[in-house]
Formats: sequence, C-alpha cells, structure tokens
Amino acid sequence: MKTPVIKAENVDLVFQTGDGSVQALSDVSLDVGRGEFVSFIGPSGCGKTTFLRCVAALEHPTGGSLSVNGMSPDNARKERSYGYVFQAAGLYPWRTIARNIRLPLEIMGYPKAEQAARVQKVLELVDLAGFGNKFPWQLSGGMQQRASIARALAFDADILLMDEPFGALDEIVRDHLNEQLLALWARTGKTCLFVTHSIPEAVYLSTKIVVMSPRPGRIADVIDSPLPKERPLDIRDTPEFLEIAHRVREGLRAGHAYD
Ligand SMILES: Nc1ncnc2c1ncn2[C@@H]1O[C@H](COP(=O)(O)OP(=O)(O)OP(=O)(O)O)[C@@H](O)[C@H]1O
Repeated sequence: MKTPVIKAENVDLVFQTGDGSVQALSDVSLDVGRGEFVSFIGPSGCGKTTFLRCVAALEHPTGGSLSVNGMSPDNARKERSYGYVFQAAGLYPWRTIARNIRLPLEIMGYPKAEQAARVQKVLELVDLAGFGNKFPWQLSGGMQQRASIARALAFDADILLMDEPFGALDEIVRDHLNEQLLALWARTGKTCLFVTHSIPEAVYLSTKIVVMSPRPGRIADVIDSPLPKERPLDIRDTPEFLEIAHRVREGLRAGHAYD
C-alpha cells in the first residue's frame, strides 16, 4: 500500500470521568489507503464514534500514534482534510438547503461566486440539484441526510467521515442511499470512514470492514472485501457477499457478551 491516508498505531484512549476512567479504545492499529471505503461495525459503546472523532481531532488518543494525510489530526483538521457527517442531518431549519451547505464556506470567508459554484457542484453530486431553495422540512429524511453529506463535501476534502448517517432511516430508503453513496464514492474517489450497526450495509459499501469488540474497543477482525467495485444491490444475494457477512457476524459474536 502507498502511504496510508490514515495510520493508527496502538491507539489507546482513556476518558477521565467523575466515576473513574473509561477505556474507550485499546491498542487500535489500522492503515487506510487512499480511496478506500472502510466501515466500522461493533456493539454499542465499543468506540467507533470515538475513533472517528480522534481522526477528526475532536478527541485525542492518550496512547499510540495517529496520522491523517501524513500529519497530526490537529494539522489535518486545520487543512480541512475531512468532511464529517453525523447521524442526525443537523440542518438549520431557518436556512434553505443551499444556505445550509454554504454556511461553512461563508464562515471560512470564501468569495461569494465560489460559494455558489461549490454549492451547485455538491448538490449535483448528491442528486439534489433543484432542491437548493427548499427548506429542510420540505425534504424527506433521506434527502436531508444527502444534504448533510453535500455540506460535508463543500470543502472538497479527500476524506469523508460518516457516523451512522443512515441509522435512523427505513430500510428501503437506506438501500437507495447506500447505492447513491457508492456511486458518489466511485465518482469522487474520496477515502470514506463509515460507522454502522448494519452488517449488510457494511458489506455492501466497503472495501475494508473493521469489526470491533466491546469496550475497551479493540479491533476483532479486519476484512478486505473481494467484492468488485461495481455493486448492484442484488450482489447481496451472492455467495461471496453472504460469506463476508458471515465472517463479520462471527467476529461480532466472538467479542460479544450476551448478559
Ligand atoms: N467524552 C466522553 N467522556 C467519557 N466517556 C466517553 C466519552 N465519549 C465516549 N465515552 C465512552 O466511551 C465508550 C465508547 O463510546 P463511543 O461513542 O465511541 O461508542 P460507539 O461504538 O460509537 O457506540 P454507539 O454504537 O452506541 O454509537 C462508551 O463507553 C462511552 O460511554
């Protein structure tokens, strides 16, 4: 692999709380190459969000090392190396979709003409061209989530961090968004880190699946997907797909306590 975009070596993170310390990540080592789509799957509280937040420099490891685009996460953040998509779309209800996407560009002082051009481009990328003048409440949940992906793409960062962006949506909408996200990824070549609780979603989207075990979050398995880049939805019925899904399930089961 060429120089990894994200390199984690023995990352630990211990939170100090009023009730004592909480070890959220333990000995996490992982290389993510340029253009990969990496999903993180694991039980609630295993540290998936915490790992993403470390990459985004919103948390800082208490041990080990982590680099993003060959620099510290803090510097990568200053360079606007990533866009971040949260579970809730988090759009301001009083701003139109276009003005929501524009907000970070306004804050960074981009010239007006460039703001408009970028908004137009990212709206097209998420198939929302023509919806810029709508308000969030005029859009379905899936469209709102696409708008929040567009906002994360506004700086044209190489890395897209997504924390369960489709978790609250019904399965049919989710299938559709998964297809669109895959098409977006193929078109843009972004490096994607994606948190999910869904095995089919992880297997459908990813070039690499990171299975995490319960707290303290460790990596239980890393699966490099042999599936082709072109993935129609019915690939989910193929033996190859089911075999990977089985391996993910086994990884989750091995680390899981049921009491
Ligand atoms: N700021 C914090 N202070 C103290 N503990 C924290 C903090 N943030 C997270 N934790 C703890 O660290 C552990 C990992 O949390 P995290 O949110 O990363 O898990 P997760 O795998 O993303 O969970 P979920 O799937 O439920 O979103 C949890 O036990 C959580 O309570």
